[in-house]
Amino acid sequence: MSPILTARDVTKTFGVQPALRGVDLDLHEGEIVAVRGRSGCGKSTLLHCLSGIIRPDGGQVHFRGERLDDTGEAHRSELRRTRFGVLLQHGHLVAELTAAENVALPLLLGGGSRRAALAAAATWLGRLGVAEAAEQIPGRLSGGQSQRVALARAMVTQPEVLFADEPTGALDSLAGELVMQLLTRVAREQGTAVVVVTHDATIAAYAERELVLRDGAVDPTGLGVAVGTGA
Ligand SMILES: Nc1ncnc2c1ncn2[C@@H]1O[C@H](COP(=O)(O)OP(=O)(O)OP(=O)(O)O)[C@@H](O)[C@H]1O
Repeated sequence: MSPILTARDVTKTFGVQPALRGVDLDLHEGEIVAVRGRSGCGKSTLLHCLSGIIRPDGGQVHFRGERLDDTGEAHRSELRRTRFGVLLQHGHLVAELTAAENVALPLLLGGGSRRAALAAAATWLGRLGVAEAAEQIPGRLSGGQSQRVALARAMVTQPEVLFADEPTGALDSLAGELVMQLLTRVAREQGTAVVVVTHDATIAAYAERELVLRDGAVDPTGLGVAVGTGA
């Protein structure tokens, strides 16, 4: 089976600082891949290049055979709205909207009716165990509830790929594991492929495969640290 998303020799430099140095990745349908490594090794930059948030300086990114890295921002943002889901560390819910309205938002932006969008939002909030939060504004939710609402919003369009950047980074370990269990369960149920950035090995263990970065390159040892000779 051919991969749905590929990165080939992707490079990105900010100023004089190389953030990515020739990264390759194949993501297959329904596969969950963790991108791990120390702070500053390029994990978020890779996620941004894969999801089309930024364009790499070199190399290529393809989604279902279509080249992403040289297409314009309008098309890339359309892809993110319709075929990708994005989940960030703090969820970034809209403070003035209820949880249900937050989850309905991607469907409303896509031209769906308010009634259908809110019905889908209620279904997703139920699936993620936060039905009771539907009418609350984000300020009234716990960190774990907020991330589950944000996950519902990322999944409501039934994306083909979910990009998650430190989705449990702001949570204590118990709440973080619950979010990760739910994320992997719904992704598998929907057949959604996932790229999850984390520095936490416990969270990475939920993935089927790990890509470890070190100084912007894939670390073939998978350790993410310089291995001395001991000499
Ligand atoms: N917009 C930017 N402008 C300048 N430098 C940047 C920018 N984004 C990232 N960098 C730099 O690129 C390198 C990789 O950053 P990146 O955020 O991808 O690492 P990371 O592994 O996700 O780190 P963390 O785990 O701390 O989030 C770092 O040196 C960072 O300072």
